[in-house]
Amino acid sequence: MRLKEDLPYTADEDVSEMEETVSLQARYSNAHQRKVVVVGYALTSKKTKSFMKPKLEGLARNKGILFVAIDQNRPLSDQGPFDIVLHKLSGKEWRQILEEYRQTHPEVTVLDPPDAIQHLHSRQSMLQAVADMQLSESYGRVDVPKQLVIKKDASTISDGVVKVGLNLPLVAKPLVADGSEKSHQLSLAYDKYSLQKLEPPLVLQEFVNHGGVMFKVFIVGEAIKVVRRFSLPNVCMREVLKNAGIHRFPRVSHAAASADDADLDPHVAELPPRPLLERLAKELRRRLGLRLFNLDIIREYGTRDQYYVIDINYFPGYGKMPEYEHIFTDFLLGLMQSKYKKRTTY
Ligand SMILES: Nc1ncnc2c1ncn2[C@@H]1O[C@H](COP(=O)(O)OP(=O)(O)OP(=O)(O)O)[C@@H](O)[C@H]1O
Ligand SMILES: O=P(O)(O)O[C@H]1[C@H](OP(=O)(O)O)[C@@H](OP(=O)(O)O)[C@@H](O)[C@@H](O)[C@@H]1OP(=O)(O)O
Ligand SMILES: [Mg+2]
Ligand SMILES: [Mg+2]
Repeated sequence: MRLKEDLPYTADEDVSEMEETVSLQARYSNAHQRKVVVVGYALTSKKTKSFMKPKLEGLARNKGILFVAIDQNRPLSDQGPFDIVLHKLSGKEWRQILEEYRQTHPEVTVLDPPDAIQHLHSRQSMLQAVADMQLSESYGRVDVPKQLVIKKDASTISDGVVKVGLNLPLVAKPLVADGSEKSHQLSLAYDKYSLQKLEPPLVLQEFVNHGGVMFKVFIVGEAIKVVRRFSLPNVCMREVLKNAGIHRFPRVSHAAASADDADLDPHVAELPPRPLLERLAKELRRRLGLRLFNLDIIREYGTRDQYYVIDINYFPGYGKMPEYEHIFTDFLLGLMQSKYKKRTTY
């Protein structure tokens, strides 16, 4: 497919960025006889709405990238040809289709491999990579909260909690984290007798006080963007003793809960050190085999450098990430460039 010159996108704010990328694109285009990068996407309608915004498509077009919706009712091989396939759909059938496509079309970059994504669909395996990691501690310690997985029998939960030595309160999270409404339904458990009311399969995680603010670290290939979001407030011992039962809580740290401009205690607001996030992101990219994800990280209240990763999401809400259009399009061009470089070095 050839680059169409007749589809200009003219937002003023993008002019300097465009100049910069034009040279990148010119080099790439010369090498490829001005070939357009065709990106097929298979996303849920919710994700398409939040991600495929006109500004993204317009900027992409000016950089020589064309987004094409994949028709799930037709064989993938009959569509395209694609240079890159972007996807976030669940289900075994879709995974199989993609796996087969990856094998028969090794020249296409599939973002990301279905097996690697599957790893994040269980809250049991999701944080394993962080737990296994031996990051140097020069910029802070990164751990995961102590947790217990309950697969079936709710009546055994309180014994399990005592045995493992989990401290109350506990955050109860559905084991499956597949992006469904249900997978985001969390609750706080204040006493061990009520734990039997929970519905397995689930993960029980120690609640870590963090001053009511968490950090969302968005990763797009090698690019990192971190934002502050409001989160659950600290829970003191007195409250634990005073409260009882299981309390469902709503989605506290969604995009509208931005704390970037809030007037906060500087000890709570301070972002995790950049070198720490860079090392963490690099190591997770390698261990998870993923390029598109975000992680939720909190700093234990009262400490300067004790961090906990509490959640990792595949293809998160990039549509609300500042400058995502630029970051994402540069990432896609970078992918094509490195692919081209690899081919020419043989
Ligand atoms: N171990 C913990 N200690 C303290 N607060 C926690 C803990 N785990 C979760 N939270 C709080 O609960 C919120 C939701 O938890 P989590 O991020 O695991 O859920 P999720 O549904 O997977 O979220 P997302 O929408 O990011 O996918 C967090 O943003 C944080 O405010
Ligand atoms: O709407 P938000 O900004 O909260 O984005 C959320 C995104 O919704 P979107 O699909 O509308 O983008 C969710 O997608 P599904 O898993 O439900 O498919 C999920 O990825 C959350 O982790 C995102 O929260 P984030 O971690 O990025 O803040
Ligand atoms: Mg989260
Ligand atoms: Mg999550």
